[in-house]
Amino acid sequence: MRQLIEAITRTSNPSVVGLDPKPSLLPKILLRNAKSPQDVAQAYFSFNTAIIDAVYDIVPAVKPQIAMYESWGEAGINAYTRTNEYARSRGLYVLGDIKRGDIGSTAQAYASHLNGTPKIEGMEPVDVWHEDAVTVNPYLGIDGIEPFIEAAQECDKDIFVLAKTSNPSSADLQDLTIANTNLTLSEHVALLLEQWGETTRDSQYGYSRVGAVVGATHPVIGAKLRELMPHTFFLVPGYGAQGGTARDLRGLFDSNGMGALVNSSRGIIAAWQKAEDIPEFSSTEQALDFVAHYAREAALAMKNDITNALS
Ligand SMILES: O=c1ccn([C@@H]2O[C@H](COP(=O)(O)O)[C@@H](O)[C@H]2O)c(=O)[nH]1
Repeated sequence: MRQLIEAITRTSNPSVVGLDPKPSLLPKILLRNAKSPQDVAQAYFSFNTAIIDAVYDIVPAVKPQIAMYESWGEAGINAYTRTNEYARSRGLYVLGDIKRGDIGSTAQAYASHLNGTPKIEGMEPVDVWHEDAVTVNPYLGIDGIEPFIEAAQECDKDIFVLAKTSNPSSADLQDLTIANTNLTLSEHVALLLEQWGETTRDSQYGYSRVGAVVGATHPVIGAKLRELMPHTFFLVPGYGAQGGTARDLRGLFDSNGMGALVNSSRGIIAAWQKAEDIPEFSSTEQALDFVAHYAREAALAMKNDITNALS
């Protein structure tokens, strides 16, 4: 997590902007002439680059949600990888929200998100995804995770494993108590994550390469998980649009105010829709400037909100 921790320290900001474009979040003018997935993908890319340009100096990271891009097939995936590449070129840590998980041999293929295209004779692996970290689903156990840990270790990258997700029905499975223990499933996952990450701990910061996804919407559970996972960095979705507040975040950070990265997607990229006066845009440039302005304002407000809650 060294790269991420240093980016957070540089910006004094433990928050990440989620790049989750959808047609309803874009100014209509950007999709006015869209007739194909390629047109939409190009609009997404323009939207994302405007947001990245507006926030790259005040946030450490972006988190593109691959589902939003996959909905548009090949063109959408292309917009995803171009977005990642562009964000990195602006110095941002790119956390790909891909939530993969499968049997070991397939997980190894998914791990190419981190360590590049599979090795074949005469060809060097190519980093086609441009991600510094990805999210992973632990449901299949360690053999579904190990390829990601190995790839992360090989390439100085990280993973974030789902522990307690932010959605209301996360309780259906994650809050169940495991027979003959007094642990819930998310607590059991927490202990596994500490164990799985142990050999990858950073000597300076103490955090491993195996992070946990812990929703801001469950502050009491989140604080318990923080205690169970002293060496595990948290990715915290659920702030803003899902109802999580800065006060809910306190127990998710460590005693130094580190250890967590708080995500907001709609709260930042769609902040423009909450403006008092939304003009009739006469050009895409004007619309993108408007989006960018409100995204920066929202990102700064989020930073202040979290900083105040932690101080
Ligand atoms: O538990 C989880 C895991 C992932 N997410 C993702 O984070 C963003 C949240 O978007 P908002 O607009 O800020 O609500 C989105 O990409 C989710 O897929 C999550 O919300 N909860």
